Amino acid sequence: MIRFEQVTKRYPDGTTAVEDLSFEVAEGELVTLVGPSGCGKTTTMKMVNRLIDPTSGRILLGGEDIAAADPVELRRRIGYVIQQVGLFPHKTVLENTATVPQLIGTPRAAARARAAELLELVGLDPSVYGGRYPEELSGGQRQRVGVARALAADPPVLLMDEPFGAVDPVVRERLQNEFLTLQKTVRKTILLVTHDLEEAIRLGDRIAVYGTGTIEQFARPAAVLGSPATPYVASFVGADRGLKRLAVTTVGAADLTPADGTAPPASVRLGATLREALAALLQEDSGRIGVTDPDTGELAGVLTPQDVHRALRRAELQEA
Ligand SMILES: Nc1ncnc2c1ncn2[C@@H]1O[C@H](COP(=O)(O)OP(=O)(O)OP(=O)(O)O)[C@@H](O)[C@H]1O
Repeated sequence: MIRFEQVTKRYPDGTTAVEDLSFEVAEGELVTLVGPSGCGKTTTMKMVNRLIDPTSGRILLGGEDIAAADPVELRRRIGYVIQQVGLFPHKTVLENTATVPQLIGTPRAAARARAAELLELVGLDPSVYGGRYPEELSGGQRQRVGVARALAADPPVLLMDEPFGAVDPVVRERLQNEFLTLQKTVRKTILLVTHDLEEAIRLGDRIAVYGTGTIEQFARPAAVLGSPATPYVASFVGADRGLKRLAVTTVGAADLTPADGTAPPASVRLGATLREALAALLQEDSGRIGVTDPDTGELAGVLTPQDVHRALRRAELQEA
């Protein structure tokens, strides 16, 4: 869906922001770009909606070279969410969300109805928040309006630059989870820039780990954590990468110990992450928790610390 072919960007002062970048984002995939400040993430993203043009190489969107596209028309197909959100201060939440549909000629009533639907979708009741102005919202609520507004024109592609950067860690994690649920419904093709590895791991179907101006590894989160491609990636993901793997490994039926009749009081569902399972286990004096099948609601088995250990090992072998 988005394809970079040997893209280099050199700024007029001679700074090479990215060099010989080639990668592809599949339709409906969420790729996170992660790396230290100044490594070229934002430059990469802004080349997709032509806020910046590459010095050489080309970028294809749905097979079409974007260099030949009209930038204004191109940006209609690409939603853009930035950290500062950039809501219009003198417009209400509903008006902010309806801006793009109205710009592209959707009749006012239909645009507002669509905006209300989207606010609902991002967890803001339009009857409560629709009439407010941005300054009357919390940071997290503003962030949600930014996401709703970017989705309003139903663009197939979303670019998100540190979209959850401006809120505290607790709100941030909640927004990330909500966003993942939302993405399951809307299935946009997304490039998301972050400097936060945890966020990249939690959100990305695949992660591009940036060195300086180049991608050092482009792979699924578990593979980046399990088999870092270079010493640089290994040091970037850190010595605690084993712990981080807990967040990307899920509890499968094969990991469980058969239940012996008595259901432990605490439980998680099949498909929960090992991190969630471990958190539940640590709360539980008996050293075991139940695991339920989310489809039937029935107990599928129990999980012990040994099972968690085995599940981690299994995941490691699968990635190797
Ligand atoms: N307009 C510009 N002119 C010259 N150099 C620039 C320009 N914009 C960015 N750069 C440089 O290009 C490099 C990449 O910048 P970019 O903004 O893409 O990095 P980033 O990874 O997004 O960083 P951050 O996480 O700090 O936003 C940096 O060295 C930056 O100083």
